[in-house]
Amino acid sequence: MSAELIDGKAFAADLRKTVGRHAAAFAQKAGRKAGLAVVLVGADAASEVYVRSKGKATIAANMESFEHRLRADTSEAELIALVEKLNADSAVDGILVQLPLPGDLDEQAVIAAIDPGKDVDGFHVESAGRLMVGREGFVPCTPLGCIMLLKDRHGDLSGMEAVVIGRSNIVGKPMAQLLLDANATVTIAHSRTKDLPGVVRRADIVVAAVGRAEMVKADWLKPGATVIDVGINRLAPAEGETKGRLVGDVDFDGAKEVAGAITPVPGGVGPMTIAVLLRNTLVAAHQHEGLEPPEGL
Ligand SMILES: Nc1nc2c(c(=O)[nH]1)N[C@@H](CN(C=O)c1ccc(C(=O)N[C@@H](CCC(=O)O)C(=O)O)cc1)CN2
Ligand SMILES: [Mg+2]
Repeated sequence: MSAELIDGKAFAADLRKTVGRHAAAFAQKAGRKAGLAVVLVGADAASEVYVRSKGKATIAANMESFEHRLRADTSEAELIALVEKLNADSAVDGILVQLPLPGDLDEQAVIAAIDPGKDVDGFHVESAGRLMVGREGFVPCTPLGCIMLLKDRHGDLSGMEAVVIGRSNIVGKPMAQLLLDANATVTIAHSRTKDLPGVVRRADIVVAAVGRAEMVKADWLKPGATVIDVGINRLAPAEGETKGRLVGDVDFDGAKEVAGAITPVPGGVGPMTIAVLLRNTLVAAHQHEGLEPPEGL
């Protein structure tokens, strides 16, 4: 292996500790803990795991966790009514509706009901617009976690060639904007991109967020490139396994021989998502109390 491993799990653990310290100080000053409400609709197994992890991490970081579990057949009106109740609750600083939503529930309509001042996932159109025009607002947790890892490794990203593979509203588009804000030269590639390997080969920074297991191959990479793998894909179980292996969107075994640095899956980007969520929640809490958020958070 020639690539350095980017240890997102360790970075996330440090960030969570830092948030926890600042959250304790916040509770002292404000006379209450910062609060995060998480709404889970239905019983998707992966979502259950993430929601449980978020609750535990919130409590461990000296904040209050409010979990709301709704039946899979909950109507959009019922779900929006709950969001509105949480908007009005002064103990709640951040609101998160776990995605994907089951059935025909309209994710955009539900997210639009969240008070942008409590939109700690950064999924509201107002948050997306603020990011786009360079105004303060909440940035989606996964791409913000990725840019933290990149800045930690490179310091200045100015003038670097970055290719983001994937154009989702949650990862690809905000990721590209954050790289642009850091003065990288950014290309967004996607399923219709012609000569994707050729495009990726130009990149000093590759962010893979397509949701296709091990799609990005070693010979697509410029030697020494930094590879951020956002994918979390469960392979079919091999013989003798009960659960398939978890892999990213990058063929890790090949890529690690060519890349300069790479995030593993698991233990790379994934843990950053929850750490940044706590960070965003604490920032929201400071804003709600008219306090300046801690520097450097
Ligand atoms: N409302 C939201 N919904 C979803 C988000 C989100 O940010 N907000 N992101 C994903 C799921 N997600 C958090 O919700 C999430 C995904 C993965 C991880 C993580 O730490 N993964 C581990 C591996 C976990 C495993 O073993 O299965 C890793 O990569 O190391 C955390 C959070 C979709 N929905
Ligand atoms: Mg759906």
